[in-house]
Amino acid sequence: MTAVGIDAVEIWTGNLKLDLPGVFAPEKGEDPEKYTKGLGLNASSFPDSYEDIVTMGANAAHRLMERKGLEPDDIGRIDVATESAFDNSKPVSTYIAGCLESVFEGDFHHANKGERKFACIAGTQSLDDAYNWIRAGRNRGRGALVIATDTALYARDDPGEATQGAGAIALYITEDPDLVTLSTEQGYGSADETDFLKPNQQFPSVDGKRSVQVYLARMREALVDYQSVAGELHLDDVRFVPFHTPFPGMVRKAAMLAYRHIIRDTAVEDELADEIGRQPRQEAFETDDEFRDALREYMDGLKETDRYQEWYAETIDPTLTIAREVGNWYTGSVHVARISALKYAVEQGEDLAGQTLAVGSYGSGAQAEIHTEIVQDGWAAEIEALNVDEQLADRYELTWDDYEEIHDAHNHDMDVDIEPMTAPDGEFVFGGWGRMGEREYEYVE
Ligand SMILES: CC(=O)CC(=O)SCCNC(=O)CCNC(=O)[C@H](O)C(C)(C)COP(=O)(O)OP(=O)(O)OC[C@H]1O[C@@H](n2cnc3c(N)ncnc32)[C@H](O)[C@@H]1OP(=O)(O)O
Repeated sequence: MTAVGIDAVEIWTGNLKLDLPGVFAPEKGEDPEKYTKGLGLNASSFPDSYEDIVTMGANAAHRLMERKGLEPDDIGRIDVATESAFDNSKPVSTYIAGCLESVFEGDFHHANKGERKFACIAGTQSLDDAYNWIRAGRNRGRGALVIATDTALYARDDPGEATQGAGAIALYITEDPDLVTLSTEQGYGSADETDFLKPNQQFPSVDGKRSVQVYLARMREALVDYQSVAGELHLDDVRFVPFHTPFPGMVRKAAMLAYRHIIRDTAVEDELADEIGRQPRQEAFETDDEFRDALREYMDGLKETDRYQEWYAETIDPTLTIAREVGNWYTGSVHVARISALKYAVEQGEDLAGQTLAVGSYGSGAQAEIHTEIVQDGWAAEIEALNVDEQLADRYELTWDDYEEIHDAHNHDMDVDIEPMTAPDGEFVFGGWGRMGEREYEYVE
């Protein structure tokens, strides 16, 4: 069976940066450590006034196509995943294809284009669609472009304002890929939940605390479901676990849950028993509350063990380095986590070829998905070609006044026009409105 997976990846951050402990926390009267230690965030990336989901997605795709020497004729499918769409009919992928056609020879008239929506998990679902299209033999030798692009903005003074972000990921999906192949096995945890939604509104309605619990519950179901088709996951068999990362503190909770689940009834649980006891089993307790208290106590102990801390430092922490600097990119977030982990491995001089990643995606509303990926021989060259450090360093640092201004400028209910804070350089920009209310774009050299 032909292996299918991600051949190349590119990343594009919004051009602005909000320092959370330094600028945001003091204005909110909060302890900066809520951000650095609690949520695990140093900064959020923001779009400048000429940036939106189309420009960021097109810029990521443009970089990817140029770097891989791709032409429109090589690409048979363009899917965009976003939860920040501005049109209920015309998909963002058509706008992005239009941008790309203005800088490449040829066109995308032959390409099937679409838009995927299921909160943050839509990026992974688009990856699935591309995988299935190729495995079904419908691709005529062409690859699929998957773009996850979002402006994760919340209403001013909403608790979610702490976890904003903006950026895009472009993925090129092919047979015999250079980066990773995807497992056919997948696990799902999916339920009708009301934790985070945008019923015809720009900024989300969020029950933040509940959304954290729903994330954990669905991720646990997805893990159980994955193991039911792929067999037990063993700690030693998985090198990195990139999770959907709305903020790194969320992943701290998800990782602990996954670790506890995976070590149950294994030699690891036995070896830790002298130090922290065995995991509580529901049947040993008369009430749910007693069981939950015992579980909490076990987790508190587990978190302090050297064994858990070493696993976390090696397997999870490397997936969080970019998220700490950019915040939540919704559909792109789990793909940012994958890049972070692979980038860490390049920096450590580690040879990852043949190693396994277990990828945990999540979307509010709610659904989690887990699959595994095998790192391919060409991975290091692909990751070394990224310029993410340069992009992060080049962002303009917002003052508090700038932040208020740019948030208003992106608020669809406000009519605020501001001067850009950065000068576009070799990128697509929003150029204004067309006669039917469509957005127009141009490429700035
Ligand atoms: C949105 C998606 O992308 C989909 C999802 O994943 S849903 C799951 C995630 N949900 C979201 O991202 C929703 C949007 N965000 C929010 O609603 C909120 O920002 C939030 C719920 C994440 C945080 O809410 P908050 O009330 O502002 O923060 P709060 O809970 O007080 O503090 C956050 C953490 O910092 C810790 N903290 C607070 N002050 C601290 C300090 N001075 N020092 C150290 N830690 C501190 C808190 O203890 C807490 O950690 P724990 O959860 O481990 O206890």
